[in-house]
Amino acid sequence: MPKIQISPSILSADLARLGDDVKAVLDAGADVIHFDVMDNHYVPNLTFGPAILTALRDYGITAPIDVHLMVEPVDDLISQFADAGANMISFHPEASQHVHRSLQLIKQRGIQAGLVLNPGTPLSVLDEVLHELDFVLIMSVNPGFGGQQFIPHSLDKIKRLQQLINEKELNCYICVDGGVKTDNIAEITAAGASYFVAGSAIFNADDYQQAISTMRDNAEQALSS
Ligand SMILES: O=C(CO)[C@H](O)[C@H](O)COP(=O)(O)O
Repeated sequence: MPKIQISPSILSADLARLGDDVKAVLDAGADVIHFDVMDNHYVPNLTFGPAILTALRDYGITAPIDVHLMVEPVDDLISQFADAGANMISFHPEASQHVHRSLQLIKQRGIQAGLVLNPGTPLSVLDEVLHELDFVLIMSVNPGFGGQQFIPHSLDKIKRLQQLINEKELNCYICVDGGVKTDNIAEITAAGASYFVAGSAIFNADDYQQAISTMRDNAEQALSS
């Protein structure tokens, strides 16, 4: 049975007290911190650079950090985020001229490598590189903003990806990002995902611990049924 992982997206954190809010979600049971990097070029929003990741490490955050690059180009920032202490790095295939080379840059640093598929990006972009990936991140909203609605067609895409991974007997796990909530995580798990990025559902909750444990319980129930 795959391990369920809950990864709060700092896009929805209280940015004026980011270090404390990250500590709070980790204390509440989060497995990984999802770090959204936006460049106002690949996506129409601007967020965090490697200096912020370094600041979190210096503040005592030792938990795994999952860097989602919504930038173009990617290679230079892969090296900078590797230096800053990322544990997972993913990027969008449209944003790299040489996808295989960019993946090698991540893997050479001993970091888990993933590709991110937008709602409009077909699974066929994975054909020649799926065997190189530790994970695939399925965007279930268009990237750029937190608080959007889950796109239902994503469920079918996750199922088809899981089938592909099974057919090829790969260890690659499926992550989902966008509109993940306590009331839809079970069906997303049943489709094949085991890693859940959630921003507003966690950081906007009154009780982080309750939000995370409800998500985990609902996902684990779906796995065992
Ligand atoms: O990558 C993202 C947007 O590009 C965010 O991680 C994502 O949308 C999470 O926010 P929410 O859970 O509120 O939908």
